[in-house]
Amino acid sequence: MNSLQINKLFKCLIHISENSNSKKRLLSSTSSLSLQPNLNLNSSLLCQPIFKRNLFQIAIDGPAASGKSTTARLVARKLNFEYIDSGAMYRTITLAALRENLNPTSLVDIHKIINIARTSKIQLITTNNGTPPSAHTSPPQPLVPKTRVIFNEEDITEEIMLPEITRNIMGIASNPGVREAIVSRQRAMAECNGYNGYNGSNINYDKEEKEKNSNSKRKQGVVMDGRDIGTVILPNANLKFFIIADPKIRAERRLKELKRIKEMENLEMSEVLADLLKRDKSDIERKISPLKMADDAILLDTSGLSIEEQVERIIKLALEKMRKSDNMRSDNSDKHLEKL
Ligand SMILES: Nc1ncnc2c1ncn2[C@@H]1O[C@H](COP(=O)(O)OP(=O)(O)OP(=O)(O)O)[C@@H](O)[C@H]1O
Ligand SMILES: Nc1ccn([C@H]2C[C@H](O)[C@@H](COP(=O)(O)O)O2)c(=O)n1
Repeated sequence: MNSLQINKLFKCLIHISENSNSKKRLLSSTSSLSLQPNLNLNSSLLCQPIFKRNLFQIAIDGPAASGKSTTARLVARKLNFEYIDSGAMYRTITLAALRENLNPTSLVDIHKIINIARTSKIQLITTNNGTPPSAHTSPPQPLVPKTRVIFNEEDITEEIMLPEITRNIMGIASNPGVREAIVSRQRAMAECNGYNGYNGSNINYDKEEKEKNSNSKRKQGVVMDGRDIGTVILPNANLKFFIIADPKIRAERRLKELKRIKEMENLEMSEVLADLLKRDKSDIERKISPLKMADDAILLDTSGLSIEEQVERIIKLALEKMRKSDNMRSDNSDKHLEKL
């Protein structure tokens, strides 16, 4: 699929969305869940029932570099919600596989990779003190909260963003066994205040689970971004968004971001665009949990928006929905708004 075809696909998505009278916005009416017979949906095993509660869930999906994680982090900070970066988990498994020289196309190796996905300890820690976004526009953009990724006690935040990981992620993220393991963990996180301690026994992380769920740290909702959040991970999310942007604009934004890394100063726009299109194609065409807009998602094209504008649109809708929602009393929703 080339840039023009991808553009056409997104234009088609926008067209359908704009012409839809119902709140159900897009694409196939088949639930992705029914297409995933191998997925183990029993996440209740992973989150201890006493910690479970009805968090307000916001699902954000879309293609690479469309602005999902920037938006999700800022929305989560403003609403004082938990933020879960689902892509970071696939990146972590990819890094672990590369380090151990495991090849996802080998039957023996893929079992080892699935075992890593099931049993390793992955912690996503999002702090409010953020970094500036790549876009140096006027007026200045808000600082974006950063997520540190800890894999078996090692901080791998920077390493998982290297191009080598991005290049190798497709073979891992399209494997049904890996997805089954990650899907269960991500569902548990969304139900359990971001707690992600499952290592096959649930015993080792009790202390962290209790800590995360202590009254002072309780969050009332969760924002999760990825490719299959609205369709597979959180099919009943209170709000779903599908964020897109023109491929060339996405590539320009990503280029600015990558050029900040010393070794990538000479990176070319054409290289970044080609990489994005390749990833889009693989994410859209893979059989299991493909990138697809949920029927009840709201389409948001960020091509002409500032970061603040896209965040505000989501916050506005979230507050409206929260006011109506049984999950939360209306006076609570405003209380949790923090200054961007
Ligand atoms: N409205 C915007 N205007 C300018 N730059 C933006 C806008 N939204 C996001 N960006 C920038 O675009 C880049 C990509 O955004 P982000 O990382 O949020 O995308 P993403 O969809 O999460 O990507 P991926 O799926 O690859 O992780 C970042 O550098 C971000 O600062
Ligand atoms: N829910 C998800 C999230 C991510 N992936 C895969 C596909 C992406 O190309 C890759 C990296 O994600 P990013 O960090 O760029 O958001 O991980 C997925 O399959 N499902």
